[in-house]
Amino acid sequence: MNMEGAGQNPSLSRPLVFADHRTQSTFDQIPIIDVQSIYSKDPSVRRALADEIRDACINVGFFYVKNHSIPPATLNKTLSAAKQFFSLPLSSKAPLDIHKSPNFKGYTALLGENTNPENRGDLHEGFDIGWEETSGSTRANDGAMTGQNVWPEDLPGFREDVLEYYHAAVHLGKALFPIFALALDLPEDFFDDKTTKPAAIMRLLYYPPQTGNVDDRVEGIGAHTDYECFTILWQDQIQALQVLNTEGKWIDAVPIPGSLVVNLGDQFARWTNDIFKSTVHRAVNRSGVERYSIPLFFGTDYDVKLEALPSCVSEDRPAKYEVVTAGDYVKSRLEATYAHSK
Ligand SMILES: O=C(O)CCC(=O)C(=O)O
Ligand SMILES: [Fe+2]
Repeated sequence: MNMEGAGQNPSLSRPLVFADHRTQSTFDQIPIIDVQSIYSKDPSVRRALADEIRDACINVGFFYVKNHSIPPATLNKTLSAAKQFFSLPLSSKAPLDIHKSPNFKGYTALLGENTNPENRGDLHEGFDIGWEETSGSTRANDGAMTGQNVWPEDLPGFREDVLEYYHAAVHLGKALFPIFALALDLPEDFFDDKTTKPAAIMRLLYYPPQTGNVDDRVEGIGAHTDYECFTILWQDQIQALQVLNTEGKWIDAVPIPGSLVVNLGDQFARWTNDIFKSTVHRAVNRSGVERYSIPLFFGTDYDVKLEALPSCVSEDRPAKYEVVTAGDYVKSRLEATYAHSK
């Protein structure tokens, strides 16, 4: 194999700088990947899965995962909790407003967020939480993102149900990190010391239907990229999510029962100097009925520096991004998203 361009990483067998050549192609479909083998003890099985994921990361930035092992009952409980929460009167939700939190936890009202600066606000309500043990302890020392979750007082069982899915999704995310490392031809444990205290933000999202005369600058969630390494998204069966391909065409991420969507975010784009794609997406709910989704954004620990991997940098392809810590980066992106409703 031609090792030229392998950068400063002598152990790299397939120089990732060359992988970029394949990204001239576009995509019309989002691949479906069976992730049952993430827990396999057989290295060749894990390598095969990593190769499939590598392809999706380089060419699409999105893939569905099936056989992800999160029990449907866990999901259903969280979905019911979300439905109950969003149907509360505004007077019960407003005290939890995200603007009152030092670290962007709590409730986002309709039009409270504006992910696409060209738009007038996003037509969804949201509820954001970060890491919390079921026993109640949270962490100190999360740098820019330090702070507590806030919970509604008048919904018994809500916190427990939401945390059950949160922990299940974090477990899946922890199992995916070694596969992403393999996909980058890194040792499988590369991210272990960078994900010691999961920096994972989960959101419950509610999208009312947009009917009648629709203002094109009000979308469920405007065109954006995600901020962390990757997102694990549960969506209900209502079509709304769309992904922008390299020809500028919106591709529907059609809901597939039992699957989750995984998409890469800007932290991975920074680690890989844009070889892994953080693909633009949006959600527009013109179905006539309500829609719910639950993204979990999984990044590295907030004190970790986001720095391009040597294998993704070469003389022809210098590092594109300045080095920042994950916490400062996520916080700055959240500040921009919520600035318009301050
Ligand atoms: O609701 C969805 O399908 C997408 C949500 C999303 O893109 C986000 O919250 O970043
Ligand atoms: Fe997103």
